[in-house]
Amino acid sequence: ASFQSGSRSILLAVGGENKAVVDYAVDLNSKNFDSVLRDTPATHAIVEFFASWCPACRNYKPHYEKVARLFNGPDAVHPGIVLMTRVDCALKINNKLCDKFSVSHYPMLFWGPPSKFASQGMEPKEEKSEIRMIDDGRTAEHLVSWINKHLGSSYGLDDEKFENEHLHSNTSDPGQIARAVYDVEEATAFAIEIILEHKMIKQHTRVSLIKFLQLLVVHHPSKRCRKGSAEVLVNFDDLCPPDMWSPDKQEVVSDGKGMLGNFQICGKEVPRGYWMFCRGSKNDTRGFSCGLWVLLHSLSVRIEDGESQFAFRAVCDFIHNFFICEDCRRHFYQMCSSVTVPFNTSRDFALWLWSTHNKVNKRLMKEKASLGTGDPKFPKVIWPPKQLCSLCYLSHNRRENGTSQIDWDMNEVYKFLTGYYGKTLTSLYKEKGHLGDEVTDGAIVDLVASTNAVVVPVGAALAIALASCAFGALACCWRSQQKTRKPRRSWN
Ligand SMILES: Cc1cc2nc3c(=O)[nH]c(=O)nc-3n(C[C@H](O)[C@H](O)[C@H](O)COP(=O)(O)OP(=O)(O)OC[C@H]3O[C@@H](n4cnc5c(N)ncnc54)[C@H](O)[C@@H]3O)c2cc1C
Repeated sequence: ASFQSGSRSILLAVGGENKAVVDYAVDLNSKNFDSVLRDTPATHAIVEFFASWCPACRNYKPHYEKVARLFNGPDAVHPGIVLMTRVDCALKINNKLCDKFSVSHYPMLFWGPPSKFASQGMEPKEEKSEIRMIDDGRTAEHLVSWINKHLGSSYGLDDEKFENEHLHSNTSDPGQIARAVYDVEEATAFAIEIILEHKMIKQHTRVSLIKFLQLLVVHHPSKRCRKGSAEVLVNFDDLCPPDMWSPDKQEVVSDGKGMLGNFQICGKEVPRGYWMFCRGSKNDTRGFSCGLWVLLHSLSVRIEDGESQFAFRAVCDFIHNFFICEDCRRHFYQMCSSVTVPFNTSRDFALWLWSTHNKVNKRLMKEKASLGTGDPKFPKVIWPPKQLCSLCYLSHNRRENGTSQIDWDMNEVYKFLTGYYGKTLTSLYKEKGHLGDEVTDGAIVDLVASTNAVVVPVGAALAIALASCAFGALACCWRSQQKTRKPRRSWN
């Protein structure tokens, strides 16, 4: 099979009806090699160079596939860790590629960070090269134990999906949040799917969606989601016409999801169908609700002071109108409604969201039966625990009745939140300058140029203006306007 770039196409190719006959390892060639390896969320890759005429390679294939089953495809037991691929050096198209990697025998396996494969190629003899040959992968058992040795893991060929023993609690390793940037993309795409599936865009909820999209356009940690959100916003009236759920429209658009259903807000590779940081030990735990929290926190540490009240309203209204869990949104909205003084600083909003999330955690710690979203392997804690941020704790007294009283150092908590959901969250992300305004604005300026700025539909423009009062017709210009504008109370 030949694959287009990116893991979405990989998932499609290995999933579906032909699963029994389709390979798990991804076929690469000189055309898709760089893009697949650059775009994968996996932290490691194996490339097998083989030749289709080579009998040893044919014998080796079932071994390689047995390992690939663990890591590749939508039913992977351990997704997002190792992308397993192969290149057929017997194909003329791959001659240069195989030469670049100095392939001296078949099959020959290399290991390394995917992006390093995708860059200039390797210098295998250089000691510092992060790409290395796998010297003992001659059977599935050997290959898995080679991987385990290098990752410090204990994967086994018999591992089954879910009831997953190998998950580490994310409270113990602060670096794990870096993987959450992919979950934030997943959650964004997933949220739109749910909204459409449940026909939640109504006359009275449109403005709320527009406001939330405005927030995403400027502050989503993923550049492609920022770009996609801007495209949705600019074309809002076409993608979500006020009568989008009327029976005549339903005939025109596919699967009842309207035009927006054909649009992938974070690009064609998302949703991928699996979670990384938010992966639960069971099929139906964590996932989306975890990804949504992470998205909200990562927005809260990116906004500017003048946007804090707007962001607060946008988040509260979004959850109220579009979060499918009835009890969750009701509780959350109660907490929103209890805020009486408008937020003036992004710090205040980020800390409010943090403490609100902790109130939910506290409630769920007590409630024996949560709404089924809880995961026994990820017990609720008051967050961040000391292992993640000891400086956040001024004092921590445990009472006799089992409860505890924590005195937080709010400055340290805020510092921690901005580091954790700001820089660390995007540290694996492969786009340069994703936190930098230049890139953000650059992408948006490109978009404005390509969509001819004045085309914002009247309805959407009106809604945007209504939603934010101070915004111009284009959310895309929002950021530059805000920089020269003092915080406005009219956003309340
Ligand atoms: C707005 C909202 C309201 C919800 N209300 C309910 C409800 O009423 N009842 C219910 O059963 N479920 C509710 N849920 C789901 C529930 O909160 C969890 O999302 C779900 O149980 C999965 O938990 P988790 O272990 O993945 O961690 P989550 O609580 O989803 O948190 C995700 C990650 O955020 C980090 N984190 C944890 N606490 C904080 C904090 N205070 N500040 C910053 N980061 C933190 C941790 O790394 C954690 O792994 C709600 C979800 C959302 C988004």
